Amino acid sequence: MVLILLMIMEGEPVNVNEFQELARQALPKMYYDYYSGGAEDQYTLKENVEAFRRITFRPRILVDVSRINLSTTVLGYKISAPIMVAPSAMHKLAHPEGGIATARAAAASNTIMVLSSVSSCTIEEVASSCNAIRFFQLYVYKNRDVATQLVQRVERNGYKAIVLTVDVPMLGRREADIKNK
Ligand SMILES: Cc1cc2nc3c(=O)[nH]c(=O)nc-3n(C[C@H](O)[C@H](O)[C@H](O)COP(=O)(O)O)c2cc1C
Repeated sequence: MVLILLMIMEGEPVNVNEFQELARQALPKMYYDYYSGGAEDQYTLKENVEAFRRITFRPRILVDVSRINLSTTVLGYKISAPIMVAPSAMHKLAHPEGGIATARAAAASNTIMVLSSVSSCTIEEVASSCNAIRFFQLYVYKNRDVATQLVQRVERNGYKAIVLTVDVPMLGRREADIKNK
């Protein structure tokens, strides 16, 4: 499906907006709305985009650019550039390989895969599918035993850090998802 759409676009997508358009065409509306939508009137979603637009690069001229190195470290782990895969839920809605494929892409890009607590692939599947440096995003559920067991599983499977979510006392009211139910 994606290959056909690439041909329609006459050439490979060259930026995130073009990838988003391909996703809109390829995915069932319900899944596209889930991935692309935000909560309530989506002010925060828009502001996230605007905030990045306000950041501009300061040009530095007449400097040696023959050796450019964007690599950095996160908690002591070296990555190729200051970009990581943020935790996001249920990648299998978009592709049968789900988070396993995402983790492989992270490994190929020499960056860190942060696996979501609500991934559609298990902690073990993602761990055994590639050698990406892996962190695990944790929601602390009311039943603390669930969190304990998750932490034990991620430790056993070589995940290097817990990305602790502290700002979701309740889920956002996502209006598109309510309509698509
Ligand atoms: C479809 C979708 C699913 C997400 N699922 C999770 C999740 O399971 N756990 C989590 O901690 N954050 C989740 N997030 C939040 C992202 O990790 C990220 O913090 C958020 O999208 C803000 O970054 P952005 O402005 O680059 O999109 C999700 C975001 C999206 C768009």
